[in-house]
Amino acid sequence: CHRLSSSYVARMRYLFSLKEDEQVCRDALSSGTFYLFHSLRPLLQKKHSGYLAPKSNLVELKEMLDTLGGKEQKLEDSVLIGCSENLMPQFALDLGKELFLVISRRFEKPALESYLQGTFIELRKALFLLNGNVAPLLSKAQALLRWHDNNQYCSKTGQPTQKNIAGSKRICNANGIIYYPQMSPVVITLVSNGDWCLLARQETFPAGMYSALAGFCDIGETVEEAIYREVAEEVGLEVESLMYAGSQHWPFPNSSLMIACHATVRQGHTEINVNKFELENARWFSLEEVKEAFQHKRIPPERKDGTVPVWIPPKLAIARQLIEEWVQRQMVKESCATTPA
Ligand SMILES: NC(=O)C1=CN([C@@H]2O[C@H](COP(=O)(O)OP(=O)(O)OC[C@H]3O[C@@H](n4cnc5c(N)ncnc54)[C@H](OP(=O)(O)O)[C@@H]3O)[C@@H](O)[C@H]2O)C=CC1
Ligand SMILES: [Mg+2]
Repeated sequence: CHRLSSSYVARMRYLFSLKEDEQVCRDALSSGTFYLFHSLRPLLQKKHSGYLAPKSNLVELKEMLDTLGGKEQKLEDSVLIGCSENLMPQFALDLGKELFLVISRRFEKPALESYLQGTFIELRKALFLLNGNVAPLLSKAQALLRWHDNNQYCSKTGQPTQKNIAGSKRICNANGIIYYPQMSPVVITLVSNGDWCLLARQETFPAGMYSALAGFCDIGETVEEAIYREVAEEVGLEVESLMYAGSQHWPFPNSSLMIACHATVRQGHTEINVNKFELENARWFSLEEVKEAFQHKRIPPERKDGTVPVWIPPKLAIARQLIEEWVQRQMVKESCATTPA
């Protein structure tokens, strides 16, 4: 076959074959690497340079199953999550599923952690401890493992579903319906009006945290329609223009696809009317206030009057990207305004 134009294309073609050809994927299990989870918590190891997510191979997993009394065919509970630059297939395996626990109490978290010399940590915490590109891979792995765990039965026939080797789908044994892992599309919008941007908070947010407006798309809705609706619903404003800014897989509480946009509203109609069923508060923030909010990392200490200073979600969240882009734009505007002609 002709040389594929790039190694990226070769990687994507190999990933495709892993998902579509059961034998190719079965063979890949013996050459691939495995990220381990326990009840959806990824395994992390603390090294002098910080935390890392260790990778196991099939031989090590088989040794572990022998030692702890698990059964080898459970390795087929693994799901394909990617393929490294050097074409190494990457899998994820949850050892905390009740199937393992029934086989051997030695698959309980503490026993496994001492055997594997690591700790199974809540994903939200783990993402703060890790850097680089392993965080999105672990988010994707957890989302896929959760999806399989929640879709053991066909929602039409009630019969058990079977995953394919790669875990890219589940099939109903009774009537052949194919289920594919789902993400819920969520629009996240930073509304700005000249020198002001609109930030909001829900009661459930940590004290002091403000973010951009977000909302799940309703079925059949376009991204644009969801943004118009969510902004009208949450703060009573009418969006006039939109600009796509990026997207992000967000695994909390389930798998969401965040679609981020900047928006402006109809001039002269900027009076916010907060929908108290959805939000605790929403208001316009000046550049100075946003820059001040950026100074705080996590929840800042309470002031004497009991209020908590405003802070913005960390870099992990695409809301931060939107707000930083707005700040950048404002600062360029300011520097142009002060630069003599
Ligand atoms: N990464 C980031 O930067 C940010 C991510 N987010 C995420 O975006 C998501 C949406 O934000 P949020 O403001 O809560 O959303 P919404 O404004 O849509 O309000 C949440 C409501 O949406 C409904 N809902 C819940 N799950 C779904 C679903 N899967 N499909 C359709 N509707 C659903 C529920 O309504 P009902 O009660 O009627 O069922 C829920 O009360 C959240 O999961 C949040 O974690 C939010 C802000 C920043
Ligand atoms: Mg919302």
